[in-house]
Amino acid sequence: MSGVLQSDGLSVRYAGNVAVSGVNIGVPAGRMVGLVGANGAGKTTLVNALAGWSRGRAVVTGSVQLEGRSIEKLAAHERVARGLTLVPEGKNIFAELTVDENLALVRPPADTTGRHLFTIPEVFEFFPRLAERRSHKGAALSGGERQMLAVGRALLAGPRVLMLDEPSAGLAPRLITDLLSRIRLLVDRGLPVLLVEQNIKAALKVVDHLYLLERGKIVGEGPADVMAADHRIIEAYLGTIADGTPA
Ligand SMILES: Nc1ncnc2c1ncn2[C@@H]1O[C@H](COP(=O)(O)OP(=O)(O)OP(=O)(O)O)[C@@H](O)[C@H]1O
Repeated sequence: MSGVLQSDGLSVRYAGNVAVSGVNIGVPAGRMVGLVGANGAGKTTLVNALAGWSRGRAVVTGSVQLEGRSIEKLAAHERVARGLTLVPEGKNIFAELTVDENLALVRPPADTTGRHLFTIPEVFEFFPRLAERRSHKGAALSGGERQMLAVGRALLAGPRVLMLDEPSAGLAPRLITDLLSRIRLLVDRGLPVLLVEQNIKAALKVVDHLYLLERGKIVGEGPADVMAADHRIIEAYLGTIADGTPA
């Protein structure tokens, strides 16, 4: 599958251990793509490699293309400037600053050609809850509100592709559905999204296409409805879902 964001043979090694191996994934224009897998499968390592980040001494090989241009040699901040934005697991907000201040600190990109620059009122339109909390400090926000703020900050950077690493982590099931459906609205407005999720049931409700990662390798992929019927997904993940209730 080719796309706005594309990896080819992407591998990541830590001191000889292969965490991600020969991964080819694509995020097409206007689509939401899910990347799912068990704990330790390599999901975070993979999106970090796409974003140009690494934890520890990672050796990254393979190619990454954004809108047809190779970006694998670019530093993380240069990839952000090109429009590849990652909201990492554990969020990316300033705890001591208010919602307004967190949003005001984001600098718009220098190169704005062909990209939609979200405004702060638009962020509040997508996440009305944030508007109600605009004078609250990051530290005083709930997990879901912090996640919305992290996504809001990412939107202000004018992403061409948005990557989200487990945005539902720590959220109650109702909040997960709410957050993911709001992110789906962004996709429907034209922003391609790569969503990393452990909660496969929630991911399947919003994504168009799903990749299954096991031990660093893509072992299955397909349209969401096809993958929902895949025996590996059903047996490993949908028998009981992440919130502990039967599927
Ligand atoms: N800095 C590091 N040094 C060495 N090994 C690492 C490092 N970071 C991750 N790994 C290893 O790489 C593998 C993939 O880890 P990763 O965090 O990418 O998995 P994940 O699918 O995101 O897991 P989770 O869902 O638990 O966050 C694991 O075996 C992990 O122990």
